[in-house]
Amino acid sequence: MESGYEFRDKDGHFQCQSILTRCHGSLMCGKNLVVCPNVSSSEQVIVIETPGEQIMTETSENERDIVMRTTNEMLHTCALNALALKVVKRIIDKNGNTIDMEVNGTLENVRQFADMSFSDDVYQKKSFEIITCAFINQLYKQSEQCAEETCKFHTDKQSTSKRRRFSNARDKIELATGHKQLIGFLSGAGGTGKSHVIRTVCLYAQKLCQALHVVFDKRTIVVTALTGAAAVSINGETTAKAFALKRKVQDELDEFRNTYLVVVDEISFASIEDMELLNEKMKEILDKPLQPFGGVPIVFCGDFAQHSPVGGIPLYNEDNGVVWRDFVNVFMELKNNHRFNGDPNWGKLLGKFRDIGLTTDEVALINTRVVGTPNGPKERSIPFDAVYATKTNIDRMAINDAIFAKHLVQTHFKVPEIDPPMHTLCIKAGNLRFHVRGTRREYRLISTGYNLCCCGRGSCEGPTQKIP
Ligand SMILES: Nc1ncnc2c1ncn2[C@@H]1O[C@H](COP(=O)(O)OP(=O)(O)OP(=O)(O)O)[C@@H](O)[C@H]1O
Repeated sequence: MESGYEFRDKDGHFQCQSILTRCHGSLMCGKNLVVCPNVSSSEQVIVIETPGEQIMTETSENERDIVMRTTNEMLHTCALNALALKVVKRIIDKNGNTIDMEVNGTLENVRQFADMSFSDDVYQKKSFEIITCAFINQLYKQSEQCAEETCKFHTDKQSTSKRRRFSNARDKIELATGHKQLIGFLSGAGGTGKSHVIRTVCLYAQKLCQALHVVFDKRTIVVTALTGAAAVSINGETTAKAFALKRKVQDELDEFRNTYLVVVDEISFASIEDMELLNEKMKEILDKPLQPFGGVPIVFCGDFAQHSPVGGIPLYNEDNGVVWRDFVNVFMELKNNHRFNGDPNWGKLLGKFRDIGLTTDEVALINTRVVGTPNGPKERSIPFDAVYATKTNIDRMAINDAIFAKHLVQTHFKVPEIDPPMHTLCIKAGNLRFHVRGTRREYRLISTGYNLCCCGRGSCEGPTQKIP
């Protein structure tokens, strides 16, 4: 069974199948459930009483939602007790070796995980510890709330000692957060490993949720960035999209019920107005109007020596930036640059460029590395996955065109008898018809009815929906 739990009634009759498989319309919860993990440990058996009005037998959207909420709350409750369970997870360390690592949500365990993931970078380790503890603390806090609201625990000796053990572990985690909502700023020059810390936090959190049989999805830790490009690079979404910064809050009200951490990357792009808006929207979405950012731990990542907001006042402007100045309560700075491990001198030079500027000799040294100059690197030595920075979109498009032309030469034959490779999308110009609909301009493929290109106000999103 997928979830690792079975739901049985008091007499041991099977009640509920595959809790985590949300689509099952026949999800049913009985009263006085006995929740038995699939592991062979009788210690893990607990009794939960569910409020009668939440028991559903069939499947309207609304009802299913209530059932899912109930089961989620139970899962949280299970999580409290599952702490005693030693869960060993396989992870890959920095040298690529596979090792077994127990993930159990205690402070000692978080530190052990940090030691293994960041070797000798103390700044990364400490930042990881602070952020991860904030996540765990929020998870436990919400679990306990759910447990108090919906469930009653056995008060026998064994259960009591288990709860005491959990309380001790939980207290240590809370102490590590300083008993407050984390509103942190993770700073450091480009390459010091900010994204790496966030990725490792997500990895730990995901493994912990798996171990505790708590759902981990894209709303458990909401990873966002101020710009689209940065959002893609951290596998997240834009802050504006996640928190409805440019529209009215709608579906979001339900989505963030089980959010335990929010990350906002490239914070140097945010203006004071952006930050105020984010604060207000998060309060609204999380339904906590009196708590900053809706009461959820939040970490802003970035480097104020990088880009500043377009047309707005930067956050570090102390006279106006009340939300930033007054709310941020933990400052974490990473100081070791890992991006230039293979060329430390180059890294040192760029570090100096960021902090104090360069001498003319240093500028001359950089100029010796300009591609295409007589003594500089040759064009053929540019790696195929190099990232280009250009000043204008025209330059960007010229580079993309050239890369595409090179790709065609390498992968396509000029002879029409030889088919192009499988990944090729063939568009015959004669089959396209150009349409203008309002502000949208698009090409429609006559034979299939597919839109090939939807262009509006300068943006082009490529193939989109089928025209009926
Ligand atoms: N402790 C570490 N050990 C080895 N490599 C690391 C470590 N931390 C980070 N790295 C590597 O260093 C590179 C830069 O890290 P990362 O992208 O996280 O930096 P960043 O601070 O987020 O940079 P930017 O501000 O440019 O986004 C990555 O290739 C990452 O895998």
